Amino acid sequence: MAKIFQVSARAGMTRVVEPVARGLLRAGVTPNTVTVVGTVGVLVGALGFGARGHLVAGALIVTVFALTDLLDGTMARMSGGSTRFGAFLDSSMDRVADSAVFGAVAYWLATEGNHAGVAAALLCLAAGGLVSYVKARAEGLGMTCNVGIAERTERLLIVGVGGLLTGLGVGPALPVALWLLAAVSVFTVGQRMVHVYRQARQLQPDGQR
Ligand SMILES: CCCCCCCC/C=C\CCCCCCCC(=O)OC[C@H](COP(=O)(O)O[C@@H]1[C@H](O)[C@H](OP(=O)(O)O)[C@@H](O)[C@H](O)[C@H]1O)OC(=O)CCCCCCC/C=C\CCCCCCCC
Ligand SMILES: Nc1ccn([C@@H]2O[C@H](COP(=O)(O)O)[C@@H](O)[C@H]2O)c(=O)n1
Ligand SMILES: [Mg+2]
Ligand SMILES: [Mg+2]
Repeated sequence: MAKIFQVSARAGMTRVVEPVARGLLRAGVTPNTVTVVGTVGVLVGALGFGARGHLVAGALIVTVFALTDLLDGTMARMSGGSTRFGAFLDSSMDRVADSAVFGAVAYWLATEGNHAGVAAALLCLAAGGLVSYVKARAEGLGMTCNVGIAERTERLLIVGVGGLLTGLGVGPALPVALWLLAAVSVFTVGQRMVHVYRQARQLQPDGQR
């Protein structure tokens, strides 16, 4: 389900992303520059605006710069191929950006005295990091791990909608979104562990389980 959403959302964005990617390449901008600038933009939106309670501005700025994550890979492919360092940089910067988003939300909820909300945000931070780590470790061991109901896009969308609604006056939306996200993130960690366990069993010779 999550995959179907991602694939169709991505296909819908292609018409916008490809001309922008072509223009940036023509202007001499590299994919790695887009990766870094996109991350800096998310940091500004999350830490500069979200953490200070400007939730609508924060969510909108984070959304714009998070979407540049679709641009860098497209540019890399258009300019004759992705690079190993580019793939490493892209994934690493995703973790920086995600940490800033959930750190900012936790900080703001702390200033509001919403301790339960802080706990939910920290759970999202830890579980979201684990979701990505499990995949990276599996891939490092030669397996695949492209499964799970709450991959990065879904996680950002859930916190984004929650942040936007709370910023627009629906007070409990963000804490509710965070508890929901914490639950689906923990579930996703489980899905990925099971997926890797099954692959590892198939790859391992009998008697070495
Ligand atoms: C303002 C909020 C209201 C909501 C409005 C939503 C508007 C958004 C408009 C449209 C949504 C379009 C969705 C785009 C769909 C993109 C689909 C896609 O293919 O995504 C994947 C892509 C690239 O991923 P990568 O392969 O480069 O990254 C991998 C990923 O990081 C893996 O992580 P894992 O899933 O395992 O955890 C890694 O494992 C892997 O290594 C790595 O390669 O894209 C993205 O990730 C782009 C996501 C863009 C989604 C933007 C939505 C942002 C919405 C709200 C954010 C607001 C945050 C709010 C902050 C609040 C502050 C107070
Ligand atoms: N600076 C970059 C960024 C990405 N890549 C390659 O693109 C893949 C990710 O594509 P997205 O469209 O999802 O961003 C990534 O795995 C790399 O192969 C790159 O080469 N340089
Ligand atoms: Mg990218
Ligand atoms: Mg990225």
